[in-house]
Amino acid sequence: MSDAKAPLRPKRKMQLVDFLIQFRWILVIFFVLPFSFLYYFSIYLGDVKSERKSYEQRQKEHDENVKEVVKRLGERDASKDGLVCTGRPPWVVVGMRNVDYKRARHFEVDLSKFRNILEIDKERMIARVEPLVNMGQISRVTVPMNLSLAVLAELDDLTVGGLINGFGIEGSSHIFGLFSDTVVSLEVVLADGRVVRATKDNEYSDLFYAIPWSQGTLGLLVSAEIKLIPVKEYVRLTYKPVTGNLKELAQAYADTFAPRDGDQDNPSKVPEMVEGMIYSPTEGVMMTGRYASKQEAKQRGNVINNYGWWFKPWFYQHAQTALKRGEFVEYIPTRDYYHRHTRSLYWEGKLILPFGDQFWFRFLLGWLMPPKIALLKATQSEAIRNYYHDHHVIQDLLVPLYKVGDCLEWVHREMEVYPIWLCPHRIYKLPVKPMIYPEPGFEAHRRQGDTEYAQMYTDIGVYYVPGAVLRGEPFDGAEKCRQLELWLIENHGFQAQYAVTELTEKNFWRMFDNTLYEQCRKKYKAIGTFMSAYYKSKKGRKTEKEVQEAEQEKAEQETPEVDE
Ligand SMILES: NC(=O)C1=CN([C@@H]2O[C@H](COP(=O)(O)OP(=O)(O)OC[C@H]3O[C@@H](n4cnc5c(N)ncnc54)[C@H](OP(=O)(O)O)[C@@H]3O)[C@@H](O)[C@H]2O)C=CC1
Ligand SMILES: C=C(/C=C/[C@@H](C)[C@H]1CC[C@H]2C3=CC=C4C[C@@H](O)CC[C@]4(C)[C@H]3CC[C@]12C)C(C)C
Repeated sequence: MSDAKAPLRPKRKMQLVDFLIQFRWILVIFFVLPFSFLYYFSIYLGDVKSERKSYEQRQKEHDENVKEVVKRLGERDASKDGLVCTGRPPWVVVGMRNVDYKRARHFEVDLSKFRNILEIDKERMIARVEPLVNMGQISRVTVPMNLSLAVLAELDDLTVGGLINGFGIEGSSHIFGLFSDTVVSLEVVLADGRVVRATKDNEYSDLFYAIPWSQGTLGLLVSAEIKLIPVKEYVRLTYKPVTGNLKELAQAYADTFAPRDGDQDNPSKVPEMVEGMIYSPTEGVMMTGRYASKQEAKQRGNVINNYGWWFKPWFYQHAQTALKRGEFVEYIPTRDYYHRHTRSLYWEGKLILPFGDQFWFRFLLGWLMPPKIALLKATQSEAIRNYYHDHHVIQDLLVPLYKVGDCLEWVHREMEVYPIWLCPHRIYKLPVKPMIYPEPGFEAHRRQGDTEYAQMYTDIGVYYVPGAVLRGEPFDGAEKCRQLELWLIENHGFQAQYAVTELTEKNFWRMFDNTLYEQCRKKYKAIGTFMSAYYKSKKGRKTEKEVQEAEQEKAEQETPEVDE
């Protein structure tokens, strides 16, 4: 249809919030960035202080702190205090939810002292860490030892506790699964004050499988043992441009890491890291990586990109150059590779600081980047917060690999958001059915990427301003989010819970399976002590009355059956 014949699209009236977004950079440059720097620096000093203590000392402090958690839980008077959650303030957490349950009546348990790496066991290849250890902190310690968490989520601020009780993913998840799949044991304080260690094959194995995605509603995690893998100093990264329609881009993406002959466990056919970026409905760049030694990286003719330098171009833009240059290869220091999206907050940094990607800014102030998410949230005002719900999209959609093309088409039609992030991950077939699980009978189809024991999924990361909003047209973020969630339910997909949800309780439990979760809620006496996972996800301010009603309703519906 020619432009002349195209129906006139209604325009949205400019509102005050549009100006707040447009000029947010002023607050960010003069306030958020300097304070972020100080904030990061103080955290760094804390990490250094922690690292100077011996493992024995850290363990001793850990044991004392666990006792305090137990004591604090014991102080709760169920008849008058609210339900329990961690003491992390709503603005500090990385996610996009309003976390309104922490603005209503609740009973806080302070876990802020749990920020130590308790042990790096090179023999067992395990890191034992406390829940507030973050990704930046752990990679700083392990990478110089040529070790890494098997799945190292890339934003520095993400915490072990949040990634286990929520979800975590990285470019190695097509091999190792989600962050929680790499966990070996969990030390949990239960509602009745018992401290238990749950593993996949001990008496608490049900709890072990129920905790991922439960959002801290089964118990308080006080430490975790997580699998380590050997790594090398560099990552040899190949950037491959692809063109075609969205289905063709999805197929090209699958072909980068899922051999068509089904040989998914063959390391010579499957790269160690994978990610895809879709820049438009017809263009994408697929990146595959392998660990490489310093010796290999420094060989003549190889290009080394020390990506950690503050003045380097933002990663998603650097990758995009492959569309013009053609396929290229470079060696990136391993830690720089892990945190490649941190400085630009994927591409969300572009909206917050429109000139943050410019050469002059990167050189002058790039070292102050990124603005700390906590400070962005603390200064964003209700209007900006609502803008991100109504006129913006920040969602991660976990969909079966063979449905990526369909999902991309849906997102294009309904949201038109670019770039889009693609990251494959396994969902394992387990002895029990946790909150997320593969499609029943997936093994029979032998689809690309699947094995007998796991179905290949993909995290489709949709972050940025939708096309309609960029053109000044109306966009109903809440309605689109609702439609997207229904699409996911119909297609056996899952939505990352750090994002805003419009799901009703019934639909929430259509998306996630609650059988094991509810069994554990009863068995471990979480009902009446911890909130429900849906209640934590539910959007909207929770008034005192609502909280009381929800508690009452739960207490009546789910009188704990003691299941010893
Ligand atoms: N690459 C990736 O994988 C990325 C992941 N994310 C998302 O960000 C979230 C992590 O953000 P982060 O700020 O670290 O975590 P949060 O503090 O937001 O925690 C997430 C949930 O886990 C619960 N939780 C956290 N620690 C504990 C604990 N020790 N015991 C019991 N429950 C706990 C919280 O409970 P409570 O509500 O009581 O505080 C909360 O419901 C993840 O859920 C993840 O999905 C975001 C970006 C990238
Ligand atoms: C889940 C993944 C990556 C997600 C990121 C793109 C988003 C995670 C948290 C997001 C943000 C949190 C809070 C913000 C404050 C607002 O005032 C501005 C936006 C933002 C900075 C927002 C930006 C996107 C996130 C960083 C993956 C990779 C699985």
